[in-house]
Amino acid sequence: MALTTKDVNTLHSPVITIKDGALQYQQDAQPVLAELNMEMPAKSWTCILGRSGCGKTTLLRYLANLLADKVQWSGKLSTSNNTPLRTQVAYMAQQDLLMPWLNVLDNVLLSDKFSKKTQHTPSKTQQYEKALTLLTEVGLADKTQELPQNLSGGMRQRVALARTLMQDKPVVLMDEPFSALDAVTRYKLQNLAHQLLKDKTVVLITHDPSEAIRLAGQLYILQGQPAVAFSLTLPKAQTPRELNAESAILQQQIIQRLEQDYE
Ligand SMILES: Nc1ncnc2c1ncn2[C@@H]1O[C@H](COP(=O)(O)OP(=O)(O)OP(=O)(O)O)[C@@H](O)[C@H]1O
Repeated sequence: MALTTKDVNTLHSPVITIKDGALQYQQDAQPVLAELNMEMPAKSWTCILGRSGCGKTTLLRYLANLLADKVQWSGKLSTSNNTPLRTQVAYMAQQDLLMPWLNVLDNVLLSDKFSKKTQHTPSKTQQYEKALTLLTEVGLADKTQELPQNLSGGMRQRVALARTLMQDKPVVLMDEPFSALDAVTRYKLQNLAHQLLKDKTVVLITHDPSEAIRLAGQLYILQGQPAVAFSLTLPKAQTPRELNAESAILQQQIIQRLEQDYE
């Protein structure tokens, strides 16, 4: 029997809290991030904006435990389910990072090949069915045997989304996953990701204020040097929000705040 989206999203997603966080690369004289106080709610998207080079990817990579020996961190990073964050994250990058020699289905199955096997690890047949279900959900049921080079950018990011969901982690960290797509493809993929990741704690880095306003349950701007996090108040409407007059005002506020970093 094929697994449903509900089956693959059963893990309990945590609230992630940072208190007085500061981060510095080992070889640098100055910290990149300082006095960080952030709350990333469960079952919601936290969107992070900020000028190029302010430390967004650094923060995301630190949360994904990809910087362990390269940086010094001080402050508190905690999860509401008291499980180390590093064991709970899936990471989705700007580039799809698909293996060019593997077809779409095998690319999605690849994420499970490297994960630690436990007594709860699904059988090969179950994993195969799950991958097919996810590819159907992202609208690629007829592309399972294609190589990535034969897909459009939007299709490749949908494969990357299916691969991220395959990992079945409660926290999904996304670094500008939609930025290279045309406006309509981006809009559709935002909606799809919003629907499929609705039970996760999602952290999204974006350069696009309107994307953040559409998707965010919590919105931060990283600003200054070292960067601190400013929280902005969002419209009450449910996500994904339609862009309207209220969001246009917020968009203007975001741009004004971002401009301060270029002065
Ligand atoms: N491995 C590294 N070692 C030392 N410094 C680094 C390293 N990676 C990034 N930096 C520095 O840390 C700062 C923040 O970089 P980061 O990539 O996090 O910025 P960003 O906000 O994600 O930028 P962009 O929006 O352009 O992707 C920059 O000054 C960068 O040069």
